[in-house]
Amino acid sequence: MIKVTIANDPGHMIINKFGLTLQRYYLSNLFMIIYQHFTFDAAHFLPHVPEGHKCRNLHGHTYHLTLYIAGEILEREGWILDFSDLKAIAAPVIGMLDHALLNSIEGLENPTAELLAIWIWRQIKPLLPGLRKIELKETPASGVIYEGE
Ligand SMILES: Nc1nc2c(c(=O)[nH]1)N=C([C@H](O)[C@H](O)COP(=O)(O)OP(=O)(O)OP(=O)(O)O)CN2
Ligand SMILES: [Zn+2]
Repeated sequence: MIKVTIANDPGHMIINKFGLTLQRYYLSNLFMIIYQHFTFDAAHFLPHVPEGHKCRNLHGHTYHLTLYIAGEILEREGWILDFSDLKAIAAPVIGMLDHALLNSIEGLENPTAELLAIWIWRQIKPLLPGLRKIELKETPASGVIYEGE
């Protein structure tokens, strides 16, 4: 049986695009994960790799980022979170990274995929409490999965 419950714990709060915290009804038996994929192009170099390592040189990647949001399906809307709201929440963060030199961003002086994933998590998690996992691909064949601290 599907039970309707009023969410009253912080994990089920939604911060909408206007920064308002909403308390919502949800279908308590229907837990799911939604995801949204983004790409951004950025330049970087890795200052701590050994002399002669190719990644010491300035170069660029088209990064592929996927955000996974866990939650229960809202009774009225029939979704966990509007994909449009998800995109709007992530857009300023993607905007900071797109066509940037990552090394020049505070906290990204050594922009490995691992440290970039942590940085992205710390930017987005406060805005999206349901954030469960991120995947960040630096090349078609390599990347990281981060599930938070
Ligand atoms: N664990 C990590 N290893 C490497 C990272 C990283 O962030 N975390 N980063 C790099 C470099 O950024 C490099 O640009 C990517 O390296 P690589 O996979 O070797 O890229 P290529 O596409 O050039 O690979 P080829 O197989 O040589 O074409 C390195 N390592
Ligand atoms: Zn690189």
